[in-house]
Amino acid sequence: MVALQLDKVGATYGRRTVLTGITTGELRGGRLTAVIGPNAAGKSTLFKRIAGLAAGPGLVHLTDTEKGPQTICYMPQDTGANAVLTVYESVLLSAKQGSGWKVKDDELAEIDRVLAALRIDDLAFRGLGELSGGQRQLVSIAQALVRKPEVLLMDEPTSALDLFRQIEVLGFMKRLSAQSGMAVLIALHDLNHALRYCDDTIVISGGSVAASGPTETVITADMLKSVYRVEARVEACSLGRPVIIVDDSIPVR
Ligand SMILES: Nc1ncnc2c1ncn2[C@@H]1O[C@H](COP(=O)(O)OP(=O)(O)OP(=O)(O)O)[C@@H](O)[C@H]1O
Repeated sequence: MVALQLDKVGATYGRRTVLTGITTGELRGGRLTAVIGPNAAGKSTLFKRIAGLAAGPGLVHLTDTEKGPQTICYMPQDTGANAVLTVYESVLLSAKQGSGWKVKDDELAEIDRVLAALRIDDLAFRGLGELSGGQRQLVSIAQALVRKPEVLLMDEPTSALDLFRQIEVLGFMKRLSAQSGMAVLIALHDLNHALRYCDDTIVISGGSVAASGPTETVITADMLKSVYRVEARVEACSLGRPVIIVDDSIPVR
C-alpha cells in the first residue's frame, strides 16, 4: 500500500517562510490522518506543498505507489464554482484530468457510483452555479474521488456540511480508505471529528509540528492548552468514545 513521508519539509511564499522542518513518520494507505492546528498555522500550505503547488525545501517521499506523484490529489478549502458546467460535467472533467478525452463506460459508471455514494446523484444535471455551499462541497469531494488517488489531501472537507452530512462523509471516507488502501489526510477544525474518525493526528502550530502520533495520544488537555489556548478535558462519553469538553479560553496577554 502507498505511503507518504515528509522529511524536513518547508514552504515559502516569495520571501515569506510559512512552514519549517515538517517531518513525519510513514502515513500509510488505509488510514485517515487529521491535520489540525489554529488558524493560519500552515495546514493548507502543507497540503499545497505536498501536492507540488507551493515551493520549499525538504522531501516528500512517496513509496509503493502504482501511479507516481500525480496520484496525490488536493481538494482545496475554497470550492470555486464554474457556473457554466453541470455537476456531472464537472465530475467527468475531473475524472479525465491527465488522460485522453475518450470516455469509457466504466468511467461513467464510476461517476454514477460516487455521486450515489455521496447522495448527490439528484444534482447531476444541475448547474454548479445554482448549488448551495454544502452541495458544492460534496461535488468537490466527488471530483476528488473519481480521480481514484492513492493519496487524498482534503482541506476542511466538511466545513460547509450539516451535522448529519459531516458524519456521513467522514464515516464514508474511513470505510473507503480502509477498503481501497488510499492514504487520506484531512485538515479539520472540529477536533471531536478527528478523535472519532482519524487514526493519526498531526498538529501544526506556527508552521511546524507541535505533536503527532495516534489521535488519542495527541489530542490531550495539555495540547489543547498549549496549542489552542483553551482549558478543556478529554473524557469518555456515555458510549465510551473520547470527546472534548471545552471549559474556557485562556486570555491572550
Ligand atoms: N498565497 C499566499 N501568499 C502569502 N502568504 C500566504 C499565502 N497563502 C497563505 N499565506 C499565509 O500563510 C500562513 C498559513 O496559511 P494557511 O492557509 O496554510 O493556514 P491554515 O492553517 O490552513 O489556516 P486556516 O485554519 O485559517 O484555514 C498564513 O499566515 C497565511 O496568511
